[in-house]
Amino acid sequence: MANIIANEEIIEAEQEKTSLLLFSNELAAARDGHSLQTVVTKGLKNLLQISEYLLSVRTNDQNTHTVFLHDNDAPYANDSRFELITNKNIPIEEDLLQVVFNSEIPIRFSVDELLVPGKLKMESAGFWKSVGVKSITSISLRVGNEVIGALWTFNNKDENQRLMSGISSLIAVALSNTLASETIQSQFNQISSYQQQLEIENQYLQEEIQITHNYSEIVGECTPMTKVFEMVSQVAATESTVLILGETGTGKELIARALHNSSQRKNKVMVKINCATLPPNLIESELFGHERGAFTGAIDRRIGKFELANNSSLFLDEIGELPLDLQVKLLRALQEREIERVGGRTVIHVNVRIIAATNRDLYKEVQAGNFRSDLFFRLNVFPIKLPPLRERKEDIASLASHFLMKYAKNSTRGKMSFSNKALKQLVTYSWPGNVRELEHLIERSILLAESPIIQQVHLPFSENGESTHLLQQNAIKTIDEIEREHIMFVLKKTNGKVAGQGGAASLLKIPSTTLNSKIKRLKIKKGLAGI
Ligand SMILES: Nc1ncnc2c1ncn2[C@@H]1O[C@H](COP(=O)(O)OP(=O)(O)OP(=O)(O)O)[C@@H](O)[C@H]1O
Repeated sequence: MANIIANEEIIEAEQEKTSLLLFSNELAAARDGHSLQTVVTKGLKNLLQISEYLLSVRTNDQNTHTVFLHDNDAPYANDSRFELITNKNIPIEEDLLQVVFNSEIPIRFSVDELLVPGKLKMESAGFWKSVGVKSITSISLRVGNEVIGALWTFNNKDENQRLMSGISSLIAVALSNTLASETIQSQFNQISSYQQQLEIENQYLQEEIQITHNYSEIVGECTPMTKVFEMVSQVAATESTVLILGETGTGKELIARALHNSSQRKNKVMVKINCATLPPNLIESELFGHERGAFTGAIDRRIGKFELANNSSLFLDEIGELPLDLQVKLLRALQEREIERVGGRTVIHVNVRIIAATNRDLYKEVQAGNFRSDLFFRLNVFPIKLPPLRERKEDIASLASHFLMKYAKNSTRGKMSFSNKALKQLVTYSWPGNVRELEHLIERSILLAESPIIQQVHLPFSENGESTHLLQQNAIKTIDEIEREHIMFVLKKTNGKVAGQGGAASLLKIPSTTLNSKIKRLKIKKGLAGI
């Protein structure tokens, strides 16, 4: 009889060894929390016939421990109270944990006893009792001398301490490897996200260098502009949000750049977003970025302008065009200084200085219900209003000379100047497109000038004398397009007459043969010129 029992024990020990070996092989292959969970769940079922367990780990601060994984099929897995337990960081000083961590063998607790006042206490004991757990058997998970966590099994009837110790040693090594590999993975992700941010920043910087001219020279000596410069220097060094107001082409972006360049953030590039040029469905991702798969077409994770502008300034141009639903999100970002990428769950802290600009009357937009009042008050901390050019006529001559120098530099004409007549024309015009319109007109006049002195400028008057091309100011035209338009404009004035006195050639001060060949080359037809 004794022989039979001994024999059975040998067979059982052999089977145990084989199962442990298999378990150990499977554990060795687990690289992340998910695969570890699958292997542990299966292993505990096979080896201990238990289906409910928890694995807890010490957190990085070493003072608390938290649930790392559990059996997803447990009947209470979706219970909100259980969720609370799994999300909690429990202080290591808790008596019960000390008992588990200080022991190398499994310890069994009766849930009823854990509920008796004055005895060993476990905060979640009430929950375990309510879901039918009568006993909890726990063993510390050790790698060398270090306790890295604990294995908690429920209603475990197995008395085989040796087997449970063996299992816990195997799980401890696998858990430690998984934690290390997850840390490496998260550091790797962090590095690649920094790398991606750097690449985007670099690309942005290069684009900005191409579009940013020398903005150190802002022309303006009139009283309203002097006031603007004073305000810029008052506010630049602070962290205040600035709202720049003014009609189109008055220099709002120029002032925004000057402000950024005089601030403490000047060593980082100012990031710009134009709320009017982006389709509404793209603005959110442009502002806040998106996670991979957040929406159709989001094939990669992308950081938004807010993140790009971290520790720098974000210039929100045409803020009045921002759709209402995004105004809410922007307000939250400004208030909390935190953003979430589209489709993302983590909150990202950002340190961004906001400079906004608009050519709309935002107060009126608020009254019309197109702009949120709370966002308006948030932005309107320090408004700077730029005067329209018609209200700073004293600056027109110096602005015109400034642009003449800028554009004549690239032409072969050498030093150029304006005739008194041309200057008078510039000063009396109403400039609905403001400085931008003046700049374009000077550029065009240089191209069309026949001598170093610009005798007259061709202002865009329609039949009734009003400006006609305000809306076209933003379009970049080729020289041929400008030349074609201008020739058509002059032909219209001369009723199609090209040569002779009062003809287009003499107005344009070019030989009629030259004009005719231009008309042919630029495919100007009589009908097209409106003649
Ligand atoms: N005071 C100035 N001195 C020199 N150049 C100026 C001045 N103001 C504006 N400009 C030039 O006029 C053009 C238009 O300026 P900017 O883009 O800053 O205007 P804006 O008010 O932002 O226009 P929009 O409302 O259409 O965006 C730019 O090329 C800018 O360099």
